[in-house]
Amino acid sequence: MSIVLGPNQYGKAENRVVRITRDTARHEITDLNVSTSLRGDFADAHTTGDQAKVLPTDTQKNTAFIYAKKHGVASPEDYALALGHRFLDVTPAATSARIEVEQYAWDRIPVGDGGHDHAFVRRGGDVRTTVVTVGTSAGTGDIDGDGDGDGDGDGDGDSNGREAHVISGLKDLVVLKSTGSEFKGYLRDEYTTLQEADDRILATSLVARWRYLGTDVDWNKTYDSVRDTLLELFARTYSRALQESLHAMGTAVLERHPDVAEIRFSAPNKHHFAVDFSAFPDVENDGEVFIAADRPYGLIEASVVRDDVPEAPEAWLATPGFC
Ligand SMILES: O=c1[nH]c(=O)c2[nH]c(=O)[nH]c2[nH]1
Repeated sequence: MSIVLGPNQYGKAENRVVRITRDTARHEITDLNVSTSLRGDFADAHTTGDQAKVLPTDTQKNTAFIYAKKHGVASPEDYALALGHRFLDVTPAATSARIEVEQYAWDRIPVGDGGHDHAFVRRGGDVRTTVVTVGTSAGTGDIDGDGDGDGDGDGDGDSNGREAHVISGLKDLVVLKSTGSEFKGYLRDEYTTLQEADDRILATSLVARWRYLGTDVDWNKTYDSVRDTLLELFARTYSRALQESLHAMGTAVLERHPDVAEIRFSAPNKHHFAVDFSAFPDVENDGEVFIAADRPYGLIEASVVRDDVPEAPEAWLATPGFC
């Protein structure tokens, strides 16, 4: 028996990168939370203390900020891919780089024509996310099954022979339907007390992540389209369970987006219980007054996948929160 170093990675977490584009008097703001990690042959750093192969996390932080300036942030995906390639270029021991980006949206303060030029108000609500993993095909697999290990699906191989996985998504998308949802016909045992619901509130704070088949994607357009699809199907689907809503949402995303291989959901069922007014004979509750429960909550997690596309477990490494 011997004791050995197991899987490891290292990097700088949660660099808060704010990029202002100020080429004209009408500024743009891009507000990011960027986490970088390198994986590869870094055993010496742990076992002998030799740091010769280690690109410091401080350098990774500097690179995140320098790339915001030099490369720019056309989309979080494009920026993360550029960072991933950069880290592999300068770190020979690294076999893969994982770049996670969250993007917070800002709106122009609505004064004047089309909003203020350089004053913004942070938009509440959902956060756009991406997790990019760039590596050698040995480290990250052949994601599109075309045998060239570059992940763009054209089978011609990237000049640097690297594979790139892009998982985009959103979190904190809080949605609610005040009708059009039931939950009935479930398994019962001697501990079941839940009453069947013909007409209930359905609400969740959705986390969704979808994996692209390649990198030749219009990231911003596809993000908007997937988000719109999720909202549309949540609204339009008559729900017999949150599970059924998620399945309908995921199916529509894959039907409308051939470049999406799979989508995963984590959805807390934010229970809204009708308040019991039976102590007040003159007060009726006809599905009008609810208590929004905090905890516990049902946690429904599901994925919808194409069955003819190879799985990519390496794309999901270190991205917890899904079954
Ligand atoms: O949409 C639901 N799915 C469940 O699995 C479940 N279980 C439960 O108690 N309520 C609900 N609601």
